[in-house]
Amino acid sequence: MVNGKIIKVCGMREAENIQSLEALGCIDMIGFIFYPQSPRFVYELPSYLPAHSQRVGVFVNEDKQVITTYADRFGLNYVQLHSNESPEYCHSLSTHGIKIIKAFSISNIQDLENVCNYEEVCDYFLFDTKCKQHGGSGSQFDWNILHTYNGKTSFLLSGGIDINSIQQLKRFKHPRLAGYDINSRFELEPGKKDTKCIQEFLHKLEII
Ligand SMILES: O=C(O)c1ccccc1NCC(=O)[C@H](O)[C@H](O)COP(=O)(O)O
Repeated sequence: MVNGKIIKVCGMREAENIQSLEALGCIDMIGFIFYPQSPRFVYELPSYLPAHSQRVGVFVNEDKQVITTYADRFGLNYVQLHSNESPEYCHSLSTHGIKIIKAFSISNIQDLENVCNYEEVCDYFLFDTKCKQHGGSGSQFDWNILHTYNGKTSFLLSGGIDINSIQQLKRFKHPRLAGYDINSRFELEPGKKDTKCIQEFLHKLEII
């Protein structure tokens, strides 16, 4: 972690791309999408997996057995859950020794109402833009909504963050803000990230 904020890059699947991103030396988490409907779906095990960055597997209402199989195969440190997975479901996965990031889709204040039920069973929350494809929309939600969140669990800010978000990110303060999640706005094509653009973003954000 550099400058006290977690940087997560989500939606990768190519060995060389993963290697060059990790070589920046400041990417805390790299996300792999295991949701077959996503254009970033990981259909085969990359020949290189992150050795320093934490490995995060992203799932949408997936069967627990499937998740634990992926967790073993990819050596996942975290699973990120993107639909209406219950607190009990999160808890049962955490008993398998997997850390949990619960994603919440946000479009208004009401979307934060049941977040408190997940406090004891998740390591992080991820607040993302509500969209029909469950994630990777490239659109921002109104971050002011998060000022009504006063829970204990730290969160990653997500949804449509791009190179033009720098000033807005610097202005956005919250006692539970743990870091930033970036994805489709830094892509050359679905599942392939523009490392140079990410480097420029992190430089402007004064992370590197
Ligand atoms: O990226 C996807 O295709 C995706 C599909 C289904 C569930 C989650 C997905 N992505 C998870 C993420 O953590 C993304 O980084 C997050 O949704 C923000 O994406 P973006 O708005 O493109 O920055």
